[in-house]
Amino acid sequence: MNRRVAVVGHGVIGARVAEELARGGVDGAELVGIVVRHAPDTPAGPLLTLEQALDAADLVVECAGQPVVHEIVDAVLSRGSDLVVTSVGALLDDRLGPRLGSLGPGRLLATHGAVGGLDLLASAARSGGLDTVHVRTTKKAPALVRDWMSAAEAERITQSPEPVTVFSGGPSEAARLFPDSLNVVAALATAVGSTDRVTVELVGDPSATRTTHEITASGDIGDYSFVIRNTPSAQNPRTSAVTAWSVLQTIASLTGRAPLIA
Ligand SMILES: NC(=O)C1=CN([C@@H]2O[C@H](COP(=O)(O)OP(=O)(O)OC[C@H]3O[C@@H](n4cnc5c(N)ncnc54)[C@H](OP(=O)(O)O)[C@@H]3O)[C@@H](O)[C@H]2O)C=CC1
Ligand SMILES: O=C([O-])CC(=O)C(=O)O
Repeated sequence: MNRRVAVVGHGVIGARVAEELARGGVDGAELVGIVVRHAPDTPAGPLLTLEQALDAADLVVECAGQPVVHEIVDAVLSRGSDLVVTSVGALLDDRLGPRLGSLGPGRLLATHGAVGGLDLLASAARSGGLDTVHVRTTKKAPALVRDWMSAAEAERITQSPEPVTVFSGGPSEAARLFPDSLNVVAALATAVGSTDRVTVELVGDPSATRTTHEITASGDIGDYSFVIRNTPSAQNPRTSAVTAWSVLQTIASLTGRAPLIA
């Protein structure tokens, strides 16, 4: 099946996804246009309103942030189009999480994004055999400062010569407090089907040159450990450069020419 794809957002991830689709980089997927707030200088495809995108596309790809997921999810899925979300943290929000089972007829899919191993962890969780799942994310310290932090907290994060723990808690709070930095946690919690068993630690490291996601999980079925060291995007140090390619892989998995491993 050929997919007609509209991309929402034209930042670091959206622009790369749209450019690759426009050059035919994903077999069986064609870019019909992009939905933006502000017109970019060199858009990868025709600019569309969401309504126009829904007329033209059967697959919408969100690359614009958690608020946008809430804005578009009902319109896309009720039209029967599929929605791939990059801002996976939105799935843990009370506005969306409890409704996931009743949305449609379009399908909602979350990309694995900046991490991997979720297929195996989902399999282990399916067996009922995972007791604990932990993710420790380390990013360059200044990228973790947020507007809601006190000046003292911002200073603690940016001035420390050593790595500092910026957050420790559960996935829902992580996705709410760091909506553009901990979507991977929501993807992990969604894969294992639990927010209760997942714990999160976010670390700011002044000397980090890579973004590190250390995922460990354990139970009767086995012990698992994945260490992912991503190169941050040069344009947006909060985002790992591989994420756009993960979104493209997720799109590829929805085409008639899906990769043998997706
Ligand atoms: N799952 C994962 O592993 C990861 C997920 N993410 C998620 O992906 C999102 C995008 O990341 P990234 O590309 O690096 O971020 P950027 O800030 O580079 O780009 C975000 C883009 O979204 C646009 N946008 C915001 N609101 C709207 C709207 N209402 N309609 C259309 N466009 C809009 C912005 O436009 P404008 O220029 O007008 O502000 C901007 O161009 C992040 O916010 C995060 O939620 C990021 C990294 C990893
Ligand atoms: O890009 C990353 O490494 C992770 C990230 O920002 C997110 O999960 O939102």
